[in-house]
Amino acid sequence: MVDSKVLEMANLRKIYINKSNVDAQIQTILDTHPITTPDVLNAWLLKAITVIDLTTLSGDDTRSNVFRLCTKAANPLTRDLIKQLNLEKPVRTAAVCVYPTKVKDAYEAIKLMELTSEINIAAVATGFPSGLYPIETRLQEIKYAVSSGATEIDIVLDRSLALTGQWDALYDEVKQMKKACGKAHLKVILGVGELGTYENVYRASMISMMAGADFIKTSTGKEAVNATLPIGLVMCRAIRRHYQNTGIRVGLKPAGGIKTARDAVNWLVLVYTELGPEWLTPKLFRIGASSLLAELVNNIVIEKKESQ
Ligand SMILES: O=C[C@H](O)COP(=O)(O)O
Repeated sequence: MVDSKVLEMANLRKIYINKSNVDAQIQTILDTHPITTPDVLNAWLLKAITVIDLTTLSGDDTRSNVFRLCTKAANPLTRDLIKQLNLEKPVRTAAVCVYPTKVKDAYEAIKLMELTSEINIAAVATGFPSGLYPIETRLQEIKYAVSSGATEIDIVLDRSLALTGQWDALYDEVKQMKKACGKAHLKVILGVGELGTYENVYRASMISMMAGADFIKTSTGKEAVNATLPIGLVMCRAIRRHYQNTGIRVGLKPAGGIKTARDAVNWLVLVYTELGPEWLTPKLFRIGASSLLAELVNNIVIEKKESQ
């Protein structure tokens, strides 16, 4: 019997993507959902807040700033704003995202607030951000982060394997990483800014999903080029193709350089248009960002009620 993975790999080597065509489609997609009223804008902004992986990945991260991050993730809106918006249930970010050695701090902070069932803890792992470390230590990192309390692992692909066409080796590595995650969800960071071509982005997306990724993520936030909408479109098409092939829905996580309310809404519109409303939940869509949250909150519009 012919192995379907072998066939898919062979097809992937042959694909061609018309870059100018992809770039040109973005504006058309964004035009499909204009923001017409403050209520519509608020709905997009609140949705964006609930899908954030609130991130701190700095060399000077400490226990106290991880605690502050978790507090922000749990209560991003002021009491006043919650009242004015008439919200029935609390709004929280989907997860916090930290380095492996900071997972324990995040876990303690979230446990203290009794929110372990509401806020996920993601850890970047596997030699973040380059991925250029021995596979043994990369697997150990995953296990360490999971045993410290991480519920999601954001691994980085070894881009050198992609750039030299070693797709089978890349597949094998991701498979091993998936296994090391155990019950934790696996997010695969492609490092799109270092993959060279749209074709490589598509191939890396497909191979990561075939190897068991629960999410594919654009970037580490440390590359020169991070999350761009045309690359996002290529990844959405790969996710759609994988769903058609297998019936499995894989999530998308743009990350890196997403800083404005406009950026966030554009990503939501892209995913809504390309993958459908069922993808716009924290289960299937996240935005990885360190400085976006305050922008989203500040852009929520409160309309003044006319006095009777
Ligand atoms: O995974 C998340 C990214 O590292 C965050 O990037 P950012 O600091 O540009 O928002």
